[in-house]
Amino acid sequence: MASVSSASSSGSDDENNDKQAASTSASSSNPFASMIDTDFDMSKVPETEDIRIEQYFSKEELAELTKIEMTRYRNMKRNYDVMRMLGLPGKKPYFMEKNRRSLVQPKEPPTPPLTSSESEEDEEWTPELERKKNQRPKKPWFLLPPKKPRMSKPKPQTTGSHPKSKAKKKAEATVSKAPETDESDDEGAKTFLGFQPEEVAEMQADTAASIAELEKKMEELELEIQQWEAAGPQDGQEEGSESDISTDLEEELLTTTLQPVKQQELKKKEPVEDTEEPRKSRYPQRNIPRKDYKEVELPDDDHYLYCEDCNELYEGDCPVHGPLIVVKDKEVPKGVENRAVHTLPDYLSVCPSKIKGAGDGVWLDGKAMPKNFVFGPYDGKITGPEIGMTSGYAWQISKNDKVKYYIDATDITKSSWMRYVNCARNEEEQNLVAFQYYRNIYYRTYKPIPPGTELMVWYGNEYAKDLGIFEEAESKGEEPKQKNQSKA
Ligand SMILES: C[S@@+](CC[C@H](N)C(=O)[O-])C[C@H]1O[C@@H](n2cnc3c(N)ncnc32)[C@H](O)[C@@H]1O
Repeated sequence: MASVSSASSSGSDDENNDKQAASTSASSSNPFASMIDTDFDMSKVPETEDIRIEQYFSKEELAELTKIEMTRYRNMKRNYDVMRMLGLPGKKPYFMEKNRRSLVQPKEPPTPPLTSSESEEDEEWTPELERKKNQRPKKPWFLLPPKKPRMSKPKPQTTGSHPKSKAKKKAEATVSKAPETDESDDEGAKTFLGFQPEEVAEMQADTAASIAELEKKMEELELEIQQWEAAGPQDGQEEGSESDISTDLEEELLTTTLQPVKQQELKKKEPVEDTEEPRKSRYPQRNIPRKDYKEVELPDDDHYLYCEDCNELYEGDCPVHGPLIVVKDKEVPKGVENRAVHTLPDYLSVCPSKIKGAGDGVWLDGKAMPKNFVFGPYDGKITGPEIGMTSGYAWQISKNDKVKYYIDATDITKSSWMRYVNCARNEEEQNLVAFQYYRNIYYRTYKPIPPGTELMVWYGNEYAKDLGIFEEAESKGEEPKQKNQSKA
């Protein structure tokens, strides 16, 4: 699938030539062979059951750990050790941190249940009530509910923002939720349509390195965010205020959106007529507090990977179902004409979508693709809400439940192929799930995808409503169903 760069290779020219030769011959049978570090000796890595983790836990914590949890922690430590043996920067699992908080809830006398007259709705706030609330058991840190990222889309509105109701959030969560483990799905995962189990095993051997690369990307992104934040209020807005003007930058980016894509294979885009009145800000900027990058980074909720087979989030790879396989983009310098299309991994192409009027889309040709393959990160420019909420190509990046900024892929010289992935009209059509990991957006195959299929992700309910996909279903309180089928 991915033609992968050898950015991580090191050593003499001869060694590199040998590696290249080995990887070239291997790649005839396995397109991911070039991702594999042939020098890494897995026999040096102790088996999971031989990994000692007891030293990281207190007696009380050890007493509470189940066998499965112990195995999970051993696997996390093993993954981390592998990263270090590879000389790659890896994030230390939280349980290994010296000053982490205890995983055991302090044993308090049981709080008497609230009587109906004490219910939260009726009772006025008192320090005593607050204390009682705080005593209620919290979720363990390793079992956070998955969050769904959301793509931003202009919405006609006059005032204020659109806080989402709980019902809407719930509906959104169900749209791209993986089906419960059923036999057919499991079968798909085992046979890995189009790939031999050995091929997949080889791909997985490289995952530690791939995840480390993602983390490197994350560091680069953090740097970009710092620069962006240091530049002060963006998009012609005062922080926390509503802006009345759109900046030159916004104009420039919006104009870029309207230009035809310059690539022979692509269907020429119809220039879109901008009928809107002077682009006044319809979106008040959130009052985003400046972040001091020296302050201690608290455990964040996008440092987890979701395993849909376990329906759990893990800090690192799922110890039971194994790592996600990262399909890397082709490396293309930013600024190159039509970069977005040039970054396409092998076996993917940008062609007119099967959805009438949707423009281009991304298609999988040649080979089927198993589930749990990861694409990304979604490449683009970091922007504020003014651009992020109008471009139609921006994903929101949240931190601690607040939108921090947007990654906007309007500019085809600075973004990647992922900008061309269209929004699924129903769950059957959806084959990718978007997720936020270390402040980046990735797409994961959530079921095996046969060749000749258009890749489709769920953009989020608000955007889907704008596309006319979600309204009918939402009004019935259901997941979106196929509304109007159109074939290419
Ligand atoms: C991130 S872009 C996707 C790539 C886009 N098709 C292109 O050619 O550049 C999002 C835009 O694609 C179109 N789009 C995506 N999914 C769609 C859908 N299910 N139905 C109609 N239009 C869709 C909408 O115009 C949307 O604003």
